[in-house]
Amino acid sequence: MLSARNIVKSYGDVNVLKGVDIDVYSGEIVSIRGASGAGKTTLLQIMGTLERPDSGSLMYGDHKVHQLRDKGLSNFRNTHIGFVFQFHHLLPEFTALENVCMPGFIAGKPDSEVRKRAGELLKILNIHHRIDHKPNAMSGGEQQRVAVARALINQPDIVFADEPTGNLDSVHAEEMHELFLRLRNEFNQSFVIVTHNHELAELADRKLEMIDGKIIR
Ligand SMILES: Nc1ncnc2c1ncn2[C@@H]1O[C@H](COP(=O)(O)OP(=O)(O)OP(=O)(O)O)[C@@H](O)[C@H]1O
Repeated sequence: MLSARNIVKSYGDVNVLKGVDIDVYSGEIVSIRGASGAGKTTLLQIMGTLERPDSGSLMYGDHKVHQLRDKGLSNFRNTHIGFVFQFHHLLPEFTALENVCMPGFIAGKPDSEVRKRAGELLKILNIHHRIDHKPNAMSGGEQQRVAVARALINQPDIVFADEPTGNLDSVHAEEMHELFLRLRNEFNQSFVIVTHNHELAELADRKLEMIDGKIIR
């Protein structure tokens, strides 16, 4: 599904990624652990096409994503990739439903189709009773589930999650773990998750560790 080869990235004279190879297969959860500054977020952002590598290749199936120009890249990102961050980044002035719909509208999908799928996702994620609530009227765990629904609206190939439970208490973090597993089991959804959370890292199908700009296992 995703194949990255020899990814190199520097910021100024800091060599953050020193030739990373990584593959992600359909329907698997991959976790990435490592010390602060090892380059995890940078790698996630490059795999998610939010950043460009200095060199190396990034393929999604047959798509040579590293060759796309800015417009093509943002179109690709919007339709193939989902993101969940530590802080949910929901838009405060919009309801849960509207937040979930947003990437679908941006992708130019028909309104009714997007709203229908958003409603279904909110049901699956057990948050349907909050459909008309704005983010500040929901708990942290609820907001993060809305953020997961938003990440899934365009049926992405892969969801990239950067410390998705970093801002949650242990009960809500546990709920989030179960949710990732359920989405993998029922919908064959692939996830790449950067996390310091031991339990979350352990439930992955493949557990990778980064040290100093390289994946060591
Ligand atoms: N936009 C940027 N400009 C300059 N330096 C950056 C930038 N982004 C990251 N870095 C540097 O790259 C290195 C790796 O950062 P990165 O965020 O990828 O690490 P990380 O493993 O995710 O760390 P953490 O666990 O603390 O989030 C750090 O030294 C960081 O300061």
